[in-house]
Amino acid sequence: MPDSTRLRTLLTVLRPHRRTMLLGLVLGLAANAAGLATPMVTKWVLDSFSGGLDLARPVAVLAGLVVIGAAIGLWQWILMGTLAEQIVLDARTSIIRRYFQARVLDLQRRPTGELVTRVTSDTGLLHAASGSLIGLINAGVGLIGTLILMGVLDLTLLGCTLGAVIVVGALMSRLLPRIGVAQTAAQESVGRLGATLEGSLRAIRTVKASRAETRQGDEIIGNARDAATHSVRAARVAATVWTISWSGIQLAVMLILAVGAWRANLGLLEVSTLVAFLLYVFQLMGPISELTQNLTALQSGMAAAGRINELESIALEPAGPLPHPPAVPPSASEPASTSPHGGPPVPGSPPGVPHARTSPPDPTPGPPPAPTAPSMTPLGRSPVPGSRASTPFGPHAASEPPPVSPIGRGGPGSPASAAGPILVMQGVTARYGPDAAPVVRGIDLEIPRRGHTAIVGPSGAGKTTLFSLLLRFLEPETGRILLDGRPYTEWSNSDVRGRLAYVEQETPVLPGTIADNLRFTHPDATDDEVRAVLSAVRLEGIDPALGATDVSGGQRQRIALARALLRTPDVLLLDEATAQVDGLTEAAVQDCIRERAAVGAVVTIAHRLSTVLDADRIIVLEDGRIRAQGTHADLYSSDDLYRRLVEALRIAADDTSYV
Ligand SMILES: Nc1ncnc2c1ncn2[C@@H]1O[C@H](COP(=O)(O)OP(=O)(O)OP(=O)(O)O)[C@@H](O)[C@H]1O
Repeated sequence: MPDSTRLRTLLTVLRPHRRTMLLGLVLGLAANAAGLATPMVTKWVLDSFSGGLDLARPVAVLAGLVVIGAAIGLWQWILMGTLAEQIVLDARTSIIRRYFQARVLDLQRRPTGELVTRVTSDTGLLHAASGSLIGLINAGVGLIGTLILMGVLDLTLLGCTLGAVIVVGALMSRLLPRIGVAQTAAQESVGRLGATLEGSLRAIRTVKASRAETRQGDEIIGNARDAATHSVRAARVAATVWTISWSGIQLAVMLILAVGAWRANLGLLEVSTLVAFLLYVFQLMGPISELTQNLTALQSGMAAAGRINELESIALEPAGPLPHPPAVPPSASEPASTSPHGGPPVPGSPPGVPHARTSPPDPTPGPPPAPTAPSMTPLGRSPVPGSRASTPFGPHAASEPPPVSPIGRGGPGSPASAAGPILVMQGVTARYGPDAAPVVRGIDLEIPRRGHTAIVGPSGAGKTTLFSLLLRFLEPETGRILLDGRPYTEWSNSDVRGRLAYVEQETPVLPGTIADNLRFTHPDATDDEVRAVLSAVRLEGIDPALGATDVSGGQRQRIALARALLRTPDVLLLDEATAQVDGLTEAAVQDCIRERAAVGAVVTIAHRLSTVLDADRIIVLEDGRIRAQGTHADLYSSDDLYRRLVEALRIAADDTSYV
């Protein structure tokens, strides 16, 4: 990335704070002016002293200048320090928001550790850079002011000084850009270090079981060494720049002292003028070192801003909740009166408790908004994430009544069962990248409102991809997906996901307690609801205050299921764990699926024979296409691949005789 682009990115970061920066600049210039006046006033004091004049006024002015200069300097320091922290916080906030608004697959393409480093480490470099522009202006003004006042005092001595400044400046301008290059390389190594360390720590059990601690440690230490090498290079360049500038100043001081003493001896210069001039020479070190420091900080800040700005390439999900989806003319398969939105209370619910979503249909349907990613200024304040409360179907919609039961709503025979499928895929083809081959092709699929649909297929057949499409982690390239008879494009992500519950295959638990995990989707869930779902997954004895990571793999799977079951989703998407589970867990999961399937839709990616046998209908996926679908009995007699898959599951089940 060219320096000009990096600088522009950095300026974009600083722009919201221009007022504070302007105040900082004014204060800096005022402190500078006080500093510039000091040698002149010192000369006044010396001249008054040697001339036998009244000393009171010049001494009072000198003291006043020192005190005022110090006070202004202190104010500016605190102001700029606070600003720097604010800028770092803004950048962190913006990146964190961006991560959580990003498309899942885009985010997952990058190593997690590197993403973390950008928030923790790169943003830190903005700290010093934030004040660097002001510092540069101040230092520049200080330098020019000092040189002018030096010229007022003695032009010959100024000539000597300028000669030294030009030599030092020329050397610095060649060396400074190297600091930025070395800094960028160092930060990139830190990013790689974070990525490998995070990945290895996550797989620490595998690392240890493979006796790969030393090998893995060495690889990560290699990244740490790289970071150190680049940082040392940056430090060397910085040290060289510093040494050259300081040595240059020292040489200049000696030269000026010698020339000044010679001219004073010839009677061409007053001693008080030489003293004032030397004071300016010493003061010159201030602006010059400030220039060096600020240019270094600016280079680092530009490097960091450039790296942070790369995050712009992470695509965002479509903007938050869309306006109310337009009413869809009732289709043959879905009578409008039985739409779950705005439909009548579901018989089977306790009396007086309406259907869980009773938002009246919007009489003024809006056009389907285009799902465009919100544009975001680089590092600027991130777009406000879509407010769930504003969606009529959001989980916390004002009209949402208390949950009927933590597990199970409605009941067999509800009119919803007479309605059309809840989810439909029509000719869906999808791929993971523009150049990648399609991983699912021409999928036509209907998920009924009730019952258990199991998806089976060989590894890589596209089962998880189907879930990614349903959850809108991936958009179809062609074809469409409908929820309640309306295309996904007319719903916001939040609306779609609010209707689905998803249990990942690896059943990750989130930081916090079991109760925190259970309330993750619905933070307002009551203790009774939490207890009810725990009992549904046969974990009634467990303490919800326990850390969610302090439980067994099987318990973790049941916690993940319980989280999905709290407040009964319309569709439960369960990517069954492939890891071995204990009999109790399997039975608990099985019972929950059965219970849910009686009142709602359950879709499983089935990895267990018992799950497949339990399903009302089975979809056989092969190489991205639906190969066959039907009941177990049908498929077992008619489909070769299905038979082989079932046999493989049977062998696996027989192997675990305790199941
Ligand atoms: N994030 C991704 N980026 C690129 N390709 C992917 C991604 N996820 C999956 N694929 C590819 O898509 C194809 C289908 O993968 P998918 O995970 O849907 O299969 P699956 O049937 O769920 O397999 P398994 O049973 O092994 O989990 C595979 O060829 C896989 O390599």
